[in-house]
Amino acid sequence: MTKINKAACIGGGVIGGAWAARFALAGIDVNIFDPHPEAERIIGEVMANAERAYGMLTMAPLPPKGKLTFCKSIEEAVQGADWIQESVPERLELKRGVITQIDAAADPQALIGSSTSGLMPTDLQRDMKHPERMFVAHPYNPVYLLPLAELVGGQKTDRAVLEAAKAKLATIGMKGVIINKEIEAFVGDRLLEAVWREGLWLIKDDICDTETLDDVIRYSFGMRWAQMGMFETYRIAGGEAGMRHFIAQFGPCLSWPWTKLTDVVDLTDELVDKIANQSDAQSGARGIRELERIRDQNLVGIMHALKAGDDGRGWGAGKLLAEFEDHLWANAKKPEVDLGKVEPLHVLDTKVNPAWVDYNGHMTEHRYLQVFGDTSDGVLRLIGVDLDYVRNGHSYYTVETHIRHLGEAKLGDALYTTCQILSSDDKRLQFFSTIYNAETNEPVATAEQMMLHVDSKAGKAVPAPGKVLDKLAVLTRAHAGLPVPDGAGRHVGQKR
Ligand SMILES: NC(=O)C1=CN([C@@H]2O[C@H](COP(=O)(O)OP(=O)(O)OC[C@H]3O[C@@H](n4cnc5c(N)ncnc54)[C@H](O)[C@@H]3O)[C@@H](O)[C@H]2O)C=CC1
Ligand SMILES: C[N+](C)(C)CC(=O)CC(=O)[O-]
Repeated sequence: MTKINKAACIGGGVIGGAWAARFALAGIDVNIFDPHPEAERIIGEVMANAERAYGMLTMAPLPPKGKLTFCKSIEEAVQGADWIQESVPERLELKRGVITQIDAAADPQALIGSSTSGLMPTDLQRDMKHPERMFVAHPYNPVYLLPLAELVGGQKTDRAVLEAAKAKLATIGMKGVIINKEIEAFVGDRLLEAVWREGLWLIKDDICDTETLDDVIRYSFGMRWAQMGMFETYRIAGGEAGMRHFIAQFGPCLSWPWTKLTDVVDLTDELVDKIANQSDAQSGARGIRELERIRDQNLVGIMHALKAGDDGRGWGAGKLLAEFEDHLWANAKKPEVDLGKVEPLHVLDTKVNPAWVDYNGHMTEHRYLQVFGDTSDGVLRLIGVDLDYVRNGHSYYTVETHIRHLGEAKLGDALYTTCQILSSDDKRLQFFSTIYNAETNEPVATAEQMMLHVDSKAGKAVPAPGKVLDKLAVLTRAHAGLPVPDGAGRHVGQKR
């Protein structure tokens, strides 16, 4: 079976805690073992930030959150788990001992991933009884948002296990990339090590300070890397002649050289003080959790931008997010809705998350349209217009929207939406949606919208097929028995 049924996290620090959050938010129960006296508090704080981030990341229906259970031993934690993730400190002897202990206590079929940043899986699996199910699953911080895990097998790892791990990771929104051969630090950390090493030299040699160095990255190639990586970016940098021209022009620089990479910086107390002091001056005014929240919000923004990339088809991590959302919709409990019932449809339950709030301290304008858009998507799914339908070349497009703002939605407010069909024919669908405050049941906003059924390839309105129209007719007939909602048919500036 592809999905992960129960997970265990051995080590719950920066990485183990964020793995636990990733599993739990995908609906998987997680057992945690970490001897740190404050492990529960620390993981609770990571979990809170992760939930905040997911609130911004997606409107797709996340499954009910998995349960976190804090265990007293490795043996207790691995019971019943089919994915065990080791994330203890980066020391070979410690990790090998922990992995051997996991192996002895776990179900022999359970997969065992190590978060190691650079140790060889062959070294880690040396003393295991069932080494074939052990591999490196190297994630990136924050694990609950950054979707990559490098999957690296050791000499005794079964290749099929890596494929199985990749398939299971997809169900929690992650991209497992199988690395061909084991090598210390795999791919990502070899690249990061090179940049970090050079950065240390630049600081030591007083070429720049930490803030300048970070600015050089984040205002330039850092943004490029998020969307195209290195080689695709450099292909473009070669102009029309492409990669061959790029190499011809910049290849010789490799031997000039533009780097001190082959030398190891001596991390003297003086250099550590210098870096730490510059880092304090750069970022010390904010606490770690606050920095994490800023980072998370920015990452979510980048993923949203990438989801809209390639003319809406999605690009890189954004395309993966869209695929994960498809998976969430496909696995969500289908609402049992009686289309013939004479009452507005209850469509969506959501809440105002931090990214939706503007400088006035309440939900900002375009988020209303997002909530109304998600509401109309929900209605369309009920009449059979789902993602498969759209992929097959037809859809409904919104051609007119009138939103009225009736109340304020503040940070954290629980909201729900309803929708009433006003009229429909074979091409048109006119409806009236309302956002309510879930606590007071007061309306916060309404939207009257018109949609047209389209052939999306031809880009023109066409009649919807009978199977959609039949369901729509039931709904429209039922809603014809309802009073016309207050505000329907209004235009801007009209007197009440
Ligand atoms: N911090 C990072 O940016 C990344 C770290 N990693 C890797 O993840 C692993 C963990 O690193 P971090 O989370 O950063 O370290 P950390 O120091 O934040 O967390 C390690 C946790 O392991 C616990 N621990 C120690 N001995 C243990 C034992 N015997 N059994 C269970 N728990 C034990 C500690 O109490 C601590 O909470 C390392 O292998 C590291 O290379 C991977 C990707 C990124
Ligand atoms: C610094 N590090 C080696 C622990 C970094 C990683 O392993 C990956 C990351 O998240 O940058």
